[in-house]
Amino acid sequence: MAKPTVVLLPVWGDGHFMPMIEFGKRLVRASGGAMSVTVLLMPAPTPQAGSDIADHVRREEAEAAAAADGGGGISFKRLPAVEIPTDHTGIDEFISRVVRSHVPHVKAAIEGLACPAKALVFDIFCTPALDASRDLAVPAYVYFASAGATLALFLRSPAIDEEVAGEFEEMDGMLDVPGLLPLPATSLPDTLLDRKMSTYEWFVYTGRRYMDATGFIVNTAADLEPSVLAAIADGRCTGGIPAPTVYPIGPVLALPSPPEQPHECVRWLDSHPRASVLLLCFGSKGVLTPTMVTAIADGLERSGHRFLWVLRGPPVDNRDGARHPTDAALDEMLPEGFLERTKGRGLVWPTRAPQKEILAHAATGGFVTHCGWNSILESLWFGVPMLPWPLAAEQHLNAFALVAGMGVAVPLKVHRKRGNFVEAADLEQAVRALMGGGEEGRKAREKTLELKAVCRKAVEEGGSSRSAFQRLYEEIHGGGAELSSKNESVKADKAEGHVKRATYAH
Ligand SMILES: COc1cc(-c2[o+]c3cc(O)cc([O-])c3cc2O[C@@H]2O[C@H](CO)[C@H](O)[C@H](O)[C@H]2O)cc(OC)c1O
Ligand SMILES: O=c1ccn([C@@H]2O[C@H](COP(=O)(O)OP(=O)(O)O)[C@@H](O)[C@H]2O)c(=O)[nH]1
Repeated sequence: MAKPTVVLLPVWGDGHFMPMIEFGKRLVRASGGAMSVTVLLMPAPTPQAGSDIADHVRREEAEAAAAADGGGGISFKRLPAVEIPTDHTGIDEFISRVVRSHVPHVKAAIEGLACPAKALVFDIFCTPALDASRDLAVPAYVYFASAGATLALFLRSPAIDEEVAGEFEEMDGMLDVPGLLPLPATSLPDTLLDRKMSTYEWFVYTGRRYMDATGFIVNTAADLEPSVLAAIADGRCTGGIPAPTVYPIGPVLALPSPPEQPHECVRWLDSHPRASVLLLCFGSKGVLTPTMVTAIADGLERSGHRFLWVLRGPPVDNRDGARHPTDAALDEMLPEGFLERTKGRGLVWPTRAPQKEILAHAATGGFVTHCGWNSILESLWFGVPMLPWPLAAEQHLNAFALVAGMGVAVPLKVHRKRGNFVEAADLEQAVRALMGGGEEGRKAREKTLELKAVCRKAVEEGGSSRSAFQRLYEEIHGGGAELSSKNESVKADKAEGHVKRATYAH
């Protein structure tokens, strides 16, 4: 009989696709080849996203083909194209509409598999795929590539929606998300800031539908976010109703061995003292406005510190609501004379850089990050304290957790109402605080080293993430997973109709 398979449904985007593939590879390894992984590929919506995914898939297929067992572990199945929405209000609505159109294809693909599907694991945007899992009676897990804090907010959002009248930004006081410090509305994801937008409805709908999942596989570690994970487990984020089990299995980081010939950025770092260089990198979609670029250049120049700045050019393809950067024309983007004046102590890199290798380098001593969760985990993994400059999505919430919760970052004043602008003087001051040897930077560095140890311990033999992964694997492999609808009666009894049936137009 064909070996059973776990079906993955990732979305495109670096911070989403690769962590999920990495998780799939771990499942295959854990099963010793007794289980396979089938990745369902939704066609990417833009040529750039398409070519990124095609590159990843080619690499994985080549690796699988070269494997000793002939590569039966991980395979990719392409789903048919669907109509791409052009009238969406942003990336979250765009993705959820695309996924909704794919539900019949997901169902048909699972039904057409030559081997039994043990579980369906889907991205945070793929909630509509819960319908396919229910119809086919296959347990469904959410692969949550962001922080436990964001998961708590999703789960709490249906109740907050009822508790707070008017826009969150206009309310007095803070929001209560159990397990987190009182949360200012200014730290909420963009999606929640305008109730009139359909993306707001999407967020609350998602939070509600998550209760129908079998479990959450979260790229975090139990000791990295202990209080929020405990609050979810105790049902405190869901009004006393038990939430699906959380499996904190992280940090899941793809850490390939460094290339034989080090990247130019890494070679440049070789010539600088230990912990002296500040990295600035804004993720795979980080695009800065011309005024931001000028402010950064001024702030860095005035700070006098060493820096490696990954600066990308304006996007060309915006069809999916995300902003995919291009290679930067540095002479056109930077203030005149900046490169000459900072020569020797600064490098501006105009295209994608090997962020993990840079963070791993001893010369890197600080990181101005857009607060994508993968970047945060990578920074902690290599023990590099941060300056948070959130730009979109849930990044403001991550920034809040970094500064107020974990203490691994020095705050940076980001003007959210001015398009996340930072004044040059504020950047200069924050860079000095982080890199200049003062008390604030020292504390953040010390705390970062503590959490570096926590991250590494979690994934060691016997560590909490290893154990969580093992429990998850046994549940999936042993067939002990509850179907998503199995909890329904308990939830309905407890909620006495409080949990509304989820309906959402997209
Ligand atoms: C897949 O492509 C994109 C995803 C996001 C995005 O949007 C988003 C919106 C929310 O209301 C809540 C979220 O949690 C959320 C998350 C999210 O993806 C996260 O992206 C972060 C960086 O942007 C980081 O990588 C996290 O790890 C992801 O989980 C947004 C986006 O463009 C702005 C995308 O293209
Ligand atoms: O120039 C770059 C920009 C990004 N990344 C990697 O892309 C991922 C970005 O994920 P994150 O969640 O931080 O943010 P997103 O790109 O999804 O906004 C991380 O693994 C980074 O190391 C990289 O290697 N080089």
